[in-house]
Amino acid sequence: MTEKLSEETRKTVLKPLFDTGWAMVDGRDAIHKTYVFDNFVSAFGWMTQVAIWAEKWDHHPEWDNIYKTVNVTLTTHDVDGLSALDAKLARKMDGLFGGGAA
Ligand SMILES: C[C@H](O)[C@H](O)[C@H]1CNC2=NC(N)=NC(=O)C2=N1
Repeated sequence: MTEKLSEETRKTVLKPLFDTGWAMVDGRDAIHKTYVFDNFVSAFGWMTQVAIWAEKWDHHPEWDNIYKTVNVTLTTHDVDGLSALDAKLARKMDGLFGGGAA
């Protein structure tokens, strides 16, 4: 059963993500990051890769894409807040991001 991250766990799990550009969303127990790619095809290709992992892990992002920019928000709807799955997917997203214009 997925659980909300405890205050203690957040200190270790979220810190590395904040170091790579993730930030808490005002008013939500969620994290957000904007990825900027070299072009639309790179952005969409990255989204496609992420989508496969999201489906495999049954954990899906809230995201939008405008041309070469992808805005991502992660939270776990089932627990109405951040869980380990959000950190896991965020790490995967960062790992798949080869570095664009961002
Ligand atoms: C039925 C399905 O397993 C659930 O709705 C999954 C799907 N993907 C999900 N994604 C996210 N971000 N949070 C969830 O709670 C969630 N739940």
